[in-house]
Amino acid sequence: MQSSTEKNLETPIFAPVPQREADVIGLYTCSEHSSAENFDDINSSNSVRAPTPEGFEDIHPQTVENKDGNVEARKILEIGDGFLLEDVPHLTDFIPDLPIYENPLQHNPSYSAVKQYFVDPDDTVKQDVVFKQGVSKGKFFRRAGAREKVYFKPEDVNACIVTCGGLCPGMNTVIREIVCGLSYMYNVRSVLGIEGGYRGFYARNTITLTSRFVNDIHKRGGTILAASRGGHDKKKIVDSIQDRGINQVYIIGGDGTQRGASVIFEEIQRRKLKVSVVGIPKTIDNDIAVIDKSFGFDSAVEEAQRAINAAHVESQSAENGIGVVKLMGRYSGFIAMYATLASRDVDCCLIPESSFYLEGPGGLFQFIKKRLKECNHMVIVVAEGAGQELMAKQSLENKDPSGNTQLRDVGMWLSQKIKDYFKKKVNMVITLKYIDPTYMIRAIPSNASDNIYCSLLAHSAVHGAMAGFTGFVCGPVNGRHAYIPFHRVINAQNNVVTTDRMWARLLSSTNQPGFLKPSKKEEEEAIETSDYFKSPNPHLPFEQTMETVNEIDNTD
Ligand SMILES: Nc1ncnc2c1ncn2[C@@H]1O[C@H](COP(=O)(O)OP(=O)(O)OP(=O)(O)O)[C@@H](O)[C@H]1O
Ligand SMILES: O=P(O)(O)OC[C@H]1O[C@](O)(CO)[C@@H](O)[C@@H]1O
Ligand SMILES: [Mg+2]
Repeated sequence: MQSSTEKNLETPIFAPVPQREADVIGLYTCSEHSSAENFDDINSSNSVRAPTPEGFEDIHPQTVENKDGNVEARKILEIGDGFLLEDVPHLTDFIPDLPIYENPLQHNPSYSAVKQYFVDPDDTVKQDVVFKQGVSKGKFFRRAGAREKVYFKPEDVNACIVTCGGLCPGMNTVIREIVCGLSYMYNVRSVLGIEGGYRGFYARNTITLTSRFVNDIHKRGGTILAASRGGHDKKKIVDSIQDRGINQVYIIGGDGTQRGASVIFEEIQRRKLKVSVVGIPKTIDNDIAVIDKSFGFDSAVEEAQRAINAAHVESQSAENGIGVVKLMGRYSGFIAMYATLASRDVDCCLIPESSFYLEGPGGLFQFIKKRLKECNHMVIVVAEGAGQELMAKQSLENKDPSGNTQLRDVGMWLSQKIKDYFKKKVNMVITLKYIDPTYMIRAIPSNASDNIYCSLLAHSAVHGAMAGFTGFVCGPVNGRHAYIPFHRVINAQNNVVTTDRMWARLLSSTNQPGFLKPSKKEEEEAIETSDYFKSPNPHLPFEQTMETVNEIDNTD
């Protein structure tokens, strides 16, 4: 029997009144890597008008098979004047007659006083806030936040949380805030922790997460649930979700994890299960596309200052002292760039996006020699993915269990090369200290601002799942939290744009050269030996990473 607050969609309780006229212009069915820059890309013949409880007139998503054989669904709507809403899936897309309920937050003393606490169903977040006169189009995402109506009764929710990939400051805070958000805001009592990443769904027992159990965990680094790489088995994972009666899945992880989450979502949709799948983007490298930045990044940049300071002290206290600090950043040098800019003690910053060379005019060795003559000491920050093409004598074949290329240790290699050069070629005494704080940085708890950010992320995730959205990641876009479809974050990567203002600021702060012309010999060696730079991220085609690079201009 239906409760007094329980209604069926057949009895509409939402006035289907978009305040703006929302024209459905069709479904985006292009190939995996294309983008709906203009309306010609969009197949308008498939449009179906149907009112939804979420404000906009909607279309039912059409599934398309991408070249990996995975099925993807995309919903794109014109919301007037050439603006596109890149919408996220909803449970009602594949289970039409779901009951809806009043949001219990209406009666929550902390929240009910807030004027307009519930997000207007028409609210969207614009991807590009810089307005260029005469250009009147843009992409929007659904604004995150609590909705007036929800698709789960609190007592029916059986949520789970899993953490995958490498560690990152703030993972425990996100876990804590999902558990507490579900409990305090929605009176949800059943939250399971899946231990050890994706394989934990089928290879480990679950642990019960209560607000009391997670109360202090944000003060600890790492993840109380443990994480892992590899082990993604779609069938086993979705079987486990189904067998355990889980109906909300919160997946905390990086680009690989979100690819895995997207596959899980597609399978859940195929089986027509009432299960919301929500991704919470995590990566210390800050390489997730679309969102402003990933949690843990600020904490990492702050902690990196300690290593840079130590390198500075060591280098200042020796004759021709050189401090080399390696920081994380597999394909994206954001930590190195921001840590360098914050410190002001760094003389040279090397990142994967900007190739460099060692010998010859304009090379790194010449710059070091000059700087030592001028100042008697220097600090070099190198991101772990920098210079890989110089080191590789054959293609990089070692992979981790997730299929990520295992990088060579550029810090050790570079330090040795510098020592050899000054000893054998210049006969100059130098004192070089190499500091690798990478795992020490990754293991710290998140700082205050990351803690707040993690809380907002977790609450956005909880509100989205309760409102019946699924197949999305949440994150800030221009400072406003939004729901972003999986395909936007798994087919692109956030990289440092070396033609952007922020990198120019870095060059101006360090005074390092642009290392633009490799010597003939090294150029030949690099071409001969490197598959790496054909595509910096083997999960993405080269053109895709370059497209991403050209798209992003967010470093004001
Ligand atoms: N294309 C994919 N399809 C399904 N599962 C995937 C895919 N790529 C990665 N995964 C799974 O996602 C999990 C995490 O992936 P990965 O090790 O690449 O870390 P990540 O999420 O990218 O995090 P980070 O790189 O920030 O440490 C692993 O369990 C892996 O098996
Ligand atoms: O050694 P692990 O745990 O496999 O992870 C290392 C990788 O994880 C990251 O921290 C995040 O992707 C990278 O910067 C780094 O290359
Ligand atoms: Mg990754």
